[in-house]
Amino acid sequence: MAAGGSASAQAARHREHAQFLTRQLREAHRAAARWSAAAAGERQVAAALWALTRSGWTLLVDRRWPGTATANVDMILVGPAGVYVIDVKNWRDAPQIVDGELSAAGRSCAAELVKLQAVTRRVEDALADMQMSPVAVAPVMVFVGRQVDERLGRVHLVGIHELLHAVTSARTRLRSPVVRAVAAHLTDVFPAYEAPQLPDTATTDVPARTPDEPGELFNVDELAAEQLRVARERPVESWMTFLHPDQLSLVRRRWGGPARITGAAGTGKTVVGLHRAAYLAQSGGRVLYVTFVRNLPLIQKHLLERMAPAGSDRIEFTSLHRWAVTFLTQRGIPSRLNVAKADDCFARAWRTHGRHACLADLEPSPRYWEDELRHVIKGRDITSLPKYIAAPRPGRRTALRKTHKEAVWALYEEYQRLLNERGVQDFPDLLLTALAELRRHPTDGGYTTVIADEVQDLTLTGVRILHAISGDSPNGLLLIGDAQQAVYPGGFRLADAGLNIRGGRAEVLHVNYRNAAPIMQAALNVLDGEPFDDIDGMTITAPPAIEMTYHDGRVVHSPAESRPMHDAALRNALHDLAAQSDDALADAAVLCATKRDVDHYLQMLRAQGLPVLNLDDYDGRPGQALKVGTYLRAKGLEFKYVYLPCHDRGLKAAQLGGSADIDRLALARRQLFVAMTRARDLLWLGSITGGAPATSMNGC
Ligand SMILES: Nc1ncnc2c1ncn2[C@@H]1O[C@H](COP(=O)(O)OP(=O)(O)OP(=O)(O)O)[C@@H](O)[C@H]1O
Repeated sequence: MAAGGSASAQAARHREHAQFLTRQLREAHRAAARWSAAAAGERQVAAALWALTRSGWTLLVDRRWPGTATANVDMILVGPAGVYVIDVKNWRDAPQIVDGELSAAGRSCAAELVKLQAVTRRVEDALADMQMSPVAVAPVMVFVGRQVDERLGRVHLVGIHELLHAVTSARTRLRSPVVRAVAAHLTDVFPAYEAPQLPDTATTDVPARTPDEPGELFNVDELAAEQLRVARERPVESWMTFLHPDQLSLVRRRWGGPARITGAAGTGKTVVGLHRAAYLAQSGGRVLYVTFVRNLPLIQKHLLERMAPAGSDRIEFTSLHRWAVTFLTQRGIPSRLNVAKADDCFARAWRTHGRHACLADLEPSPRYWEDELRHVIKGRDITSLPKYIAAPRPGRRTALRKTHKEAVWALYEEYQRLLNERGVQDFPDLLLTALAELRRHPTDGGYTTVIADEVQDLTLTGVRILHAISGDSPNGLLLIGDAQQAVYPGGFRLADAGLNIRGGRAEVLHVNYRNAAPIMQAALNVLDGEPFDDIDGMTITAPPAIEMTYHDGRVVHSPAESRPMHDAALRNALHDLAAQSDDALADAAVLCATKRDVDHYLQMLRAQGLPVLNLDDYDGRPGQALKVGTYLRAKGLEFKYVYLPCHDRGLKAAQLGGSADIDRLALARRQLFVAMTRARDLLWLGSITGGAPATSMNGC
């Protein structure tokens, strides 16, 4: 090396090092500016939220995220509306949402969202110790100095003003003792990172108890008892927040394939279904929530919107038939559904191919055979006589010999011929067309999860459709139902739909939260130990294992000698109820076995000046009217007070003296069971003891 060479090399190294240090210093300055901006931002948000602590809210500031060395949670706000996990952003550049991605000045900020979602899950885990549902936890990113009000998946992106508006306008979920217990628990789980630095202006708003002061220790049993008490008084949002540990584990469970939840009436199956739908939607999924009943989807939609507004737009509530019509329309296949013409086709087919065949000797009621065609043959997509002869008929016990099945098949073929001749379809055809189309061009419809409630009333074709949409993907399909509450004829077995749901993917709920014990007992008496076919292929003969949560309630029997006396007793009972409180009628329902009775009582009660609403028109929104509807329309619903005029009418009408009495009676019993188990506190059972025949409007 030349003389002086080493000195100049050293100088170069020093220069390089100096540049490196300068760069680092600049970086450190920038970071310091960022941190102090962030701290200033947090102080601003804390100051704004501090005011809430005067009205029952608790604010935890700068908490340590357990299990991490340095990570923190900016704020956790606990109050009547639930729990908010808050991440404060004091960015120089405005946040932008482009193609569903958060960015600022062209730089992706997706990692920030991921971190907030992760810490929210940690808060949910902590609250699961208290049996609190994740639907009560909301992640919020607050942008200081910005006006924002957007949602990215589950995360609410807001400015300070919008945050205040959101938390103060949300519905009440938690009463103050519960707020205190939740805040105390979170204080323990997320310890203070460093003492909160609040601006001077905020300190004047500090409540008598500081936000970090531990509240009274919670006791899960006491909390559960408090929630149960609140649940009985309503409103619905309260019981929508705390769940039984068995329910909560089902809400958050990751299933590797199709799963099912069963349980007797009132054991919280739908509650689990709705919470799970909300949880999966909030986690970024898209959920199809299906039932068989027409009015239930709207009611459940409104319930869910109140319970978990965030993510509710990612859940589609529909009846299976409505879904099928929409799906076929999208595929350019117009619906040819025409119920009246289809009924007429059956009546004509019966006249020529049923009435004089061996079928009428076995069972004279054409209705029974109509159900056989629609629910058994078409409902199970049986396509040939040999297949029909070989097929089991779950849900039906009337034994059919080969000659009967041949006669049924001839009736079926004639019925189909007439439908084709007229160019119309019945309900089962609609589902069969949708299934065929799904098989031709499969689609998941964009759904990550399909949840079917009241699944016992679907046909095999219906379940095949749902399975075709969801496939066997993890968390893809959840079937919820109770075969003992099947109110339509026929049935299916999961295995026939290619579903093998066992072990940890088949769960049973046991705790009944709805019915007073005497009401449940009266309902079980009606079933009289009647065996029923479960969708897993088993025939259940033992009564369901139900754990009742104690609460008062009663069954009132009201026998009368004549229809006028019976109806007068009902009117008196309802007037007494109306006199109890202004809104008692709003929590009551008159349920009938037939539409004709519904019309009769609607008319009668209107004439009495009572506010009434046909259950057909009920959408779940609170109102003052007394509901009147059929047993079938009341499926999945509940009321504090339930009145069943002529309650044994359906049972009597089922006994026609035909061979199919066994099936008819079983169905009538299950329908009555469903109607009775809609009652929480009072079940009024009207009956007529003497006089006119069962089918006359003069008698029950
Ligand atoms: N964890 C809970 N705590 C308190 N109440 C609850 C809980 N879960 C459910 N309930 C109550 O039980 C009632 C019945 O719940 P849900 O309608 O989900 O039952 P279900 O099993 O679907 O009933 P059914 O099969 O009879 O329609 C709810 O309205 C609610 O009042």
